Amino acid sequence: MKIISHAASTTLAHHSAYQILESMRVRIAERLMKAPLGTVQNESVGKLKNVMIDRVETIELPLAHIIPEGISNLLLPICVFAYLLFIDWRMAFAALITVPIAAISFAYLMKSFNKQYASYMESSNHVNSVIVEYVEGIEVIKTFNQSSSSYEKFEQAIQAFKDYTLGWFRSTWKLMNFSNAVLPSTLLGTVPIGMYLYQTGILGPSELAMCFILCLGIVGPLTSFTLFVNNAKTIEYAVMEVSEFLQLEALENASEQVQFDHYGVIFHDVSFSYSTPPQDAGSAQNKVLRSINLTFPEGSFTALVGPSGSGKSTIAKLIARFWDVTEGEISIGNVPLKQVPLDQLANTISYVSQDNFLFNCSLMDNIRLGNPDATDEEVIAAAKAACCHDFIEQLEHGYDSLAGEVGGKLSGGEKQRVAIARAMLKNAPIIILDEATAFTDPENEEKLQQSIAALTKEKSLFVIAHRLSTIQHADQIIVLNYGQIESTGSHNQLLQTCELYRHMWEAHIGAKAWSASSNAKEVHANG
Ligand SMILES: Nc1ncnc2c1ncn2[C@@H]1O[C@H](COP(=O)(O)OP(=O)(O)OP(=O)(O)O)[C@@H](O)[C@H]1O
Repeated sequence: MKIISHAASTTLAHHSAYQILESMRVRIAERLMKAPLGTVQNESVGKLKNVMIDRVETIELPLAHIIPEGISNLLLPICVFAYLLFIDWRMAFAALITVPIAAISFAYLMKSFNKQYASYMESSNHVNSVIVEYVEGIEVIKTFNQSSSSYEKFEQAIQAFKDYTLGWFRSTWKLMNFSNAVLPSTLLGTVPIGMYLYQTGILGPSELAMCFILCLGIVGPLTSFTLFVNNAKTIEYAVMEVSEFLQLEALENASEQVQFDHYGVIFHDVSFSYSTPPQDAGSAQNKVLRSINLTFPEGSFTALVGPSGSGKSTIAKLIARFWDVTEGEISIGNVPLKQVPLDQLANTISYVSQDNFLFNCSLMDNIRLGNPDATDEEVIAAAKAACCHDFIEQLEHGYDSLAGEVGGKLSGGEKQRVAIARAMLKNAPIIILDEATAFTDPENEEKLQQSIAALTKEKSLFVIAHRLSTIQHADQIIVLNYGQIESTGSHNQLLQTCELYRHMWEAHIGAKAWSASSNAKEVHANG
């Protein structure tokens, strides 16, 4: 009977625990999807992994065991106490004589427990982040021959964690052992009182023996309750860290699909700051963009240029609504972005960034993400247009190659072209290319430019490029400087009117000439 009940309660408890874990992870993932993308990207991978996997996992053990074992550990002493009361109330209270002594020492231990546990969690989180950083940055560590100093940082974090844990243990073990030794020693109370009651004839020998046996079972289970204090803290911390993500502010999401008058984009007096506390966001020095007024007409090719850090990518991300603007308004086809449901916005815009993430599925499926309904032929046509068909064909498994396996073997340019193929397949009316062709070699660049021209025919194209030769035929070039518009015009107009653009162009032409002459020298030397 005991085995059956234990099996049933444990199965039930494990089932509920894993359901709670699953729902916590699903809710975090949902919240991450609803939060502004920029906010999510600002979180470190180490922290996200720590909370979603490790921290949530830590609560499985207490959840799965606290219910069946905790209940039996509580019920058993209550029943034993009641039975002892039934035999003789004095024996019942004598069995609890060690409880106040142990309670005092536990109370003393608990005085600093919260603070110690908080430091323990901080130290544990630090170790986690250092490990993830070490693994993520292994390429840089090796390149700059920093293995020993990075390993030192890694080792120091682990050592500090070990020292902290041992220090905490050392400071508590005497009192902890004392309490654990005293609490179950119920015979301290029951032997003298039991002997007295026996001698005075109040208890018979069988009752006395029964009391001695029962009192051994009253405090033992209670001691395991001390473990639950620790477990309860684990749950509290996991819930606290999970809530931080569950409370991420979600982007306002309109429910009604909207009708765009056209696919032109308008920035009306837009200012933006990355500062999260709203009181900091308004201050001028925190603003990355200041009073931007722009019009990207439908079906035209607009390029954004400017020095590094001038805010080009920020403008692109605001159109894709990675964040909401701090002041002003952005609209597409006369509809303010906030009124466009997020799924409709995602279908309206193709955003190809500098970081081209490939999922660990086949290259065919990676490209098909642009349009899940596309046939294999359509995927291959997009790959051809994006100049990635040839290198994919050369891979051992061609389009079936898993991106996770070949990802490390693909060059930056190849990954970028896969991302462009995805965007081609998506066929959205607004296309944003953020340095999307930056890694392309000269041989492929021309082909890719032609493909992009085909992709973007009659679409609103918005390109951020450092290589000005790729955007000199844009309908409109916007020069950005320190978060403000310096000038707007065609390539030729800007060469006449904008000093910053002229300098950038001269620097670009100079760099191109230098690159061409060094290539020529190389050819000459090889020849
Ligand atoms: N996620 C972020 N959180 C906080 N500040 C950011 C973030 N992204 C960019 N910034 C800051 O905003 C400013 C503009 O950055 P942005 O990436 O828009 O410039 P950019 O012109 O695209 O630069 P680059 O040409 O080097 O890519 C920079 O000062 C940058 O440090």
